[in-house]
Parts: sequence; structure tokens; C-alpha cells
Amino acid sequence: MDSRLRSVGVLLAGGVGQRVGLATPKQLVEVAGRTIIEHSLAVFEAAPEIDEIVVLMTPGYADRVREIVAEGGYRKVSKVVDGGASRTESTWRALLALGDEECNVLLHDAVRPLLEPQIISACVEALRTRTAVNVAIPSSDTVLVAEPAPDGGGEVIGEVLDRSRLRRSQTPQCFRLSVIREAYERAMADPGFADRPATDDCGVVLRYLPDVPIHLVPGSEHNIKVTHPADLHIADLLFRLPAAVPVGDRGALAGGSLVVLGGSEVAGEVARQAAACGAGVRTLSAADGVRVEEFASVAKALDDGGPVDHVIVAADAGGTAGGLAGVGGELLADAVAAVHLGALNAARAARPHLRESLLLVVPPGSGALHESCRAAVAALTRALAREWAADGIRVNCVNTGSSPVLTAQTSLDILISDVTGQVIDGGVDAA
Ligand SMILES: Nc1ccn([C@@H]2O[C@H](COP(=O)(O)OP(=O)(O)OP(=O)(O)O)[C@@H](O)[C@H]2O)c(=O)n1
Ligand SMILES: C[C@](O)(CO)[C@H](O)COP(=O)(O)O
Repeated sequence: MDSRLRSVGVLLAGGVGQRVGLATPKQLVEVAGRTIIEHSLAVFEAAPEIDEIVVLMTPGYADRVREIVAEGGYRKVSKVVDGGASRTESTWRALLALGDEECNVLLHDAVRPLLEPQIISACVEALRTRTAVNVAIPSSDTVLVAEPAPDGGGEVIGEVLDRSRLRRSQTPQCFRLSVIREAYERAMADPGFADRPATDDCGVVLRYLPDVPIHLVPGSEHNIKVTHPADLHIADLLFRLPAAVPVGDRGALAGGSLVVLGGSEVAGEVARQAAACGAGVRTLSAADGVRVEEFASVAKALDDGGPVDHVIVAADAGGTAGGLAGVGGELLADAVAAVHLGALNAARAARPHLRESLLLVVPPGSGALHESCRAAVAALTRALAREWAADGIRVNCVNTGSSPVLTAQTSLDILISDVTGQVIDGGVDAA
């Protein structure tokens, strides 16, 4: 059996988030700068395998989702439908909204915002030859069955399950429309279903179509479900983990145009390595009368050149080490002006000329002054990457490591990659 069917991603967002305990449904809470539902929407929108997206939303909040869809330009979203009273009821409503033409249906918990694109690819690939596919990961905990204590006081262990056979079920849960619809029709016609509901779609298929094998594809430890308040913090941290930047073909820079702003050692190395790759490089530093601390100075220098593919900001902030008490007021202001204000100035001045990406290189250092500047540039990177995403301009940050040469190599790899919003540690000399 082979299938090249249309694939519809269904985002189940009809819950109220009782366990998180906020006044609004948890899928509307912002994590890493975006609502949880928007993270999930963005993954499905960007997946080449997905043709259409249907959202099931908590009654009363559908218009908020329509706003998010319109503002974010999520063109694959065809419908926003009110969810039901339970997850399975929301799935049932989605199935009713899908029409009769056979297709692949990928049912995803909207509150799993860290779904990786390769999981969608694996699911759709598996659906070419299977009619039911689930995403699962091995259990790292021992799972046991609790029973009421014989003396009536609390619970005792009834059984310890064989962990080697246990998997934790994630989403998307994926089916041919005809298969999942038949399973749900049987469930809805079963008067006993309401008393013993299923916790997921695979549970419905397993119970009502036991002859349909549900094939498993590997999920991911990052694909967490935001269920309890702590999960909001865990998701936020997971979003901040740096992406792996592949070592690409730096020759791809040949013929491109770069402006390197600032007089740090890394600035010099980036300029040298990029020029060796065949890029046209313009360097602008205090030696050329350009000071990133002054917006007008950077803006004039950039206005004098033409459009530019990449701008790299790598100012020198000399001496941002040690305890705050030992830092003189002037040094403090200079460091903040060079690193934080300089990045803001350069970003603002570069924007009208930029074609591809901005890279903010944070100078080396330690202590309260340096670390607070570094955090400011990291936050700037993430926020700007979101602001400029709609225009296709990437923004990244690299923290200078112990080797300026390796940091410059990492910088070039970031320029030729497609990552955005990433804060990456530059190269460190091997010990
Ligand atoms: N009536 C419902 C209930 C849940 N869901 C969706 O199913 C996913 C997984 O459910 P869960 O984590 O249980 O979400 P809530 O039901 O919102 O949480 P809680 O049980 O704490 O209220 C979520 O994306 C949720 O929005 C749904 O579409 N319709
Ligand atoms: C579908 C699911 O996410 C798979 O792990 C899970 O069953 C949903 O359960 P919940 O009761 O809706 O949190």
C-alpha cells in the first residue's frame, strides 16, 4: 500500500488547563516570546508535509486564535472550530469538520509546543504504508501499578511493570481519516464509552478497531506536554537550548556582502575568514571613525554602503571581568554602551540595508557587568529574531569563546545556516 494523500494537522487546543490553574487556557500563555499554541502552529505551518491545519479551540477563545493566525500569517489554517468537553470530544468535532475525502490526519496536542519537524516527517512517511501511527518514547522511570493498601491506609504497589516494553505516548497521533473516523463512530455509538473514556486517540482505535496495528515512530524527550505549572518553566528552558549549528560549506559566502562592525579580535578574524571564502567584506570600527555606541555614526556608515547580506557586530568591551564593586563608573558605562547599546544601535541602523542576517558577537568576560550585558544581548537576539522573521531576516548571537579563530568559524557557520533566534557559544580551545 502506498499513499501520497493530503495531510491535515489538527491542533487540539480545546482544553481549559485546569492543572496549570490560570484564568486563561494554558495554550494562550506565552513561553519564549510566543503563545504555546502559536509555537505549535508555526511547526505545522513550516512542515512541508502538512497541507492544511484545523484548530480546535476552547469555546470563547476562537477569535483570539483567529487573531493569532491572521497576525502570524499562518496560511495553512482553514478552520478554527470550538472544542468539546473532553479531548476525545474535541477530536470527534475535528473529524466531523474534515469532510469526506480520504486524507492523513495528524492529531496533535497544541500544548506540546516543542514538537520537532522531523517527527512530523517520520509520521507522514509512515502513513504512506500504515493507517495508524503513534509517536512514543521509552520510559525512563520504573512504572508501577498502585493498589489500595490491604489495611485501608493509602496505597501499596500491586505490580512493577516490565520497563523494557513500556513507552510514553506523545502526539501527533496519526491516522487515515477513514480509520480514525470509523473508530470514533463506534466509540460515540457505545453507551459505555462515556463511563470509560480513552485518554488519547490511539486508545480509541485500539479499543474499537483492535485489528488495526498502530505503528510506533520515535518521539523526543523535548516534545513535552505542558500540563503542570512547572512545565511552563521547563518548556521555556528547552526553547532556549542552543540549536546545533552544522558545519556548512563556508564557500557559500563567496560573492556575498558582509559588514563587520567593531574592533574586537573576533571582528578581525571574521573579516579575514569571510574574505578568504570569497565574500566582499567591509570593516567599520573606531579606527575608521565608526562608533557603535553612537547611533548616528553607525547609521551614516551603513547608509553610505549598499544593501548587505550579513551584518556582524563584534565590539570590544575591554576589561568586563571581575566583581562589580571593582568596576569604575566610567568602565561600566563604556561596557554597557559598547555591548548592549552598540548591539541595539547596530541592529536599528542595519535593518534597512539587511538582506539575510544580523549576528551579534558578545565579547569574552565574566562577572556581574559582563554577564548582565550578555543576557541583554541574548534577550535582544530572541526578540529581534521574532520581530524580523516575517521579513525573512535571521538574528543570532555568539558568545566569544577562548579561541577567536574558532569563534569566527562558528560565526561563519551561523551566517550560512538557517538558524534564527539562537544564542550559541563560540569555539573553545581544546585543552
Ligand atoms: N476538551 C478538551 C480537552 C483537552 N484538549 C486538548 O488536548 C491536549 C492535551 O490535554 P491536557 O493537557 O489535558 O489539556 P487540558 O485539558 O487543557 O488540561 P487540564 O486537564 O489540566 O484541564 C491539550 O492541547 C488540550 O487543549 C482539547 O482539545 N479539548
Ligand atoms: C494524548 C496524550 O498527550 C498522550 O500522552 C495524553 O494522553 C493526553 O492526556 P491528558 O489527560 O489530556 O493530559
